[in-house]
Amino acid sequence: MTTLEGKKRKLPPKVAAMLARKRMKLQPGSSTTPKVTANEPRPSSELRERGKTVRLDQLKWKEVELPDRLDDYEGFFGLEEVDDVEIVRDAAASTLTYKTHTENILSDRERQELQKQKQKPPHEDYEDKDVNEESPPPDAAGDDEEEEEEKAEVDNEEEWGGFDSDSAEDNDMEADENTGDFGINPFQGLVEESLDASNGVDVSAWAQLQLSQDSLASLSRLGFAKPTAIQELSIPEIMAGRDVIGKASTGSGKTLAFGIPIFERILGQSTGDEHPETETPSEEHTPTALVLSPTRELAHQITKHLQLLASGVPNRTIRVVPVTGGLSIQKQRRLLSNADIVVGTPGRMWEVMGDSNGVIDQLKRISFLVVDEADRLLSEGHFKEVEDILDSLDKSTDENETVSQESTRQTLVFSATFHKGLQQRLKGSKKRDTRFLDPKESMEYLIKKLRFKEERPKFLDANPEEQMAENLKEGVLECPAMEKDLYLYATLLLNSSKRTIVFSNSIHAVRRVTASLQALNQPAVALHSHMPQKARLRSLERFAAAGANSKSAARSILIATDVAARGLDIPDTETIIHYHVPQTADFYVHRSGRTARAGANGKSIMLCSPEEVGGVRRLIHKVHPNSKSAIRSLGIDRRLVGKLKGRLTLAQKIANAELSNAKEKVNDSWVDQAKEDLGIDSEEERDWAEKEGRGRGWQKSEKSKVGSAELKSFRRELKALLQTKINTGFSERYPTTGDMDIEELKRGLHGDFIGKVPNLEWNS
Ligand SMILES: Nc1ncnc2c1ncn2[C@@H]1O[C@H](COP(=O)(O)OP(=O)(O)OP(=O)(O)O)[C@@H](O)[C@H]1O
Repeated sequence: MTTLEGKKRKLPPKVAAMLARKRMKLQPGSSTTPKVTANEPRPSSELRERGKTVRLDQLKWKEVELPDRLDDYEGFFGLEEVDDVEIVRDAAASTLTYKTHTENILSDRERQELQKQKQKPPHEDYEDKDVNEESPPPDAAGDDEEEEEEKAEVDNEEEWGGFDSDSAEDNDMEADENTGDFGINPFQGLVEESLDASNGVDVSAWAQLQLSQDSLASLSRLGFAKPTAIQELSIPEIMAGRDVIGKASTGSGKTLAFGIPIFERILGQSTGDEHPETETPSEEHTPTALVLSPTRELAHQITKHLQLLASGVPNRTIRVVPVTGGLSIQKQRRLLSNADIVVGTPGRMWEVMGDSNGVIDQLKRISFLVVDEADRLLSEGHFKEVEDILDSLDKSTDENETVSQESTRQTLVFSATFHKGLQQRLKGSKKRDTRFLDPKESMEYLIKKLRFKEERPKFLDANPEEQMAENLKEGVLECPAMEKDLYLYATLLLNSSKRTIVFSNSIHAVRRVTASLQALNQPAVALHSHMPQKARLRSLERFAAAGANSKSAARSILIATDVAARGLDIPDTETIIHYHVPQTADFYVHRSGRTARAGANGKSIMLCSPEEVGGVRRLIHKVHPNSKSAIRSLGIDRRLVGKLKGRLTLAQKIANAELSNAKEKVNDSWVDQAKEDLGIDSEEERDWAEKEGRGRGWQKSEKSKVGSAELKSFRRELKALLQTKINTGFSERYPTTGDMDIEELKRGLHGDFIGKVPNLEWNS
């Protein structure tokens, strides 16, 4: 247990009891029975003599019961326990065996049920309540690079645990617990829409790729009539055994570009008569592929996508297993034992690999290593973990060598964006550079570390000219810096999109904007890395559920940091709004790529204050170096915007009050916790505990506290305003003159924008 100021930290009684119980169980070499239940005492000698020898996966594991709120004890989520097991260590053979009584052993039928459970998509885990309810364990930090960045950018004020999770989300969760409904599946839309269209489309256009009947049957069921450009380019190369680096615009089907050849390999190796019910995990089993993904959401989405393809294969069960933070590590370890494809985030993968050599040995034999969203994954945030993973995969079994002689696996690297210099080098148009350690070149360093089989992997670029999706419309909406919220609200009202994602550069803004929009009755949900994993998935699920049934809102809005910028594929996401101008051109590409996917239409709108013009200018330079009219200036009826001001001001007051009151609540609970931890209970010592708390980043802000009477009156006032129709009168467009001159903007002749497009509906 950690200590604070030399004093032992006191755990809440429920957690302490749990730990005490846990310590008593499964103590290797212990001479006593690990735990003896009260009603059925079994001395260890009895177990030793009469108990049956079992494997760990034959035991009836039970989930450890946890307190309702765990604060910073999240690492215990997802623990499983088993009673009455004797662990016998054979020191000579360095082995452990487990003995237990028959009631503790799974019957064949129960094992089959469990096997079936293992086949379930990852989000169904939540129905079993086997879920990390709160934050990811501290040692899983770094799991998402975005999280690291965001953590750095969050000031102390923000470290109060999150409005989403501490109030609204938790209440909801409780309600769900009562009804027993824990199902979370943000990618359900992907499944249903794909399968709906799937009474079998003609897949003759895939013929040239010479896929197996099983793969074709599955593609037909999914309704994918023909391969996308990147699939057409990369599938034959990968099937021919080549290492591939693939670049293609967002939403162009890169997942199946590597997924289909992996399936082909698995199907080729399979005898065709495997049945999951009778298969037992084997230490000899080797996954065919390891896919590394930069974010948890993306890892789950890739898993879902591949599971969907697998579900259409008639004769073979292909197991796709996610290994990410925020979910039970024990469960993931068990699922790994018979996985065909492992999809993991680097942090959790390394954790799982680090504590068991068996996993490393299994993964050393993989046929494919896939690095998805490679530029992100291989940049600083994940650098160390990815490097460690690669080093372990390549470590020689011969003690005299540090690295095994040659790599037999194929390495597949995909992204929509790659650093330009690297692209040139990959294409062979520039001489290879050996000066690797410039940060911008870290990708190249790791590309080298990837140990491709070939000297020069095949570089395939499906969109050499244009990196934005084909049917994406892009615009800029100028607004004063202090009125971004107002212009965002107006844009949302004027824009009839079913699903809109609003991207912000800071977690604080995500919280604030979400709370304001919710006060304005907008169907807004938040997503950022300081939310517990379950709340993150729930937000995505709510966002994706819009219009799905009569109960869900017809439209939905996700307010997110860049943790949602990569890879997410939510159908009917029609508009992206950049509340803050993205920090890099690549972020702009990936954020905007959440719409206009798989040939659909979409819009990307940047809210731009005068201070941000320089950034927008640089961004346009990079993203559209050759196009004069790729980004248009948007006009908006400013009188109408002005009429929304009263509503917005009240909504902001409500949001600020809610946020600061929630923070206050957390502060108080922190002080209580600190007092308990430090073993103090007098009021005089409260100040000291508070100071300790501050040292850990907690801030108390008395001045922003708003009384409940005042809050109620704000709410009443806003309700009345929202019921009053706004008289739009005649339309007065943003007073600008002529189309925005992108060339002029790029040359920087003017400090601000000039131009117009009459309205937000892009119909001019
Ligand atoms: N051949 C196909 N025909 C039609 N739709 C397809 C095809 N292949 C994939 N899709 C669909 O296209 C969408 C985007 O695919 P995917 O998520 O793999 O894109 P991506 O290129 O990885 O995007 P990003 O760069 O944003 O991660 C998915 O909904 C997927 O189901």
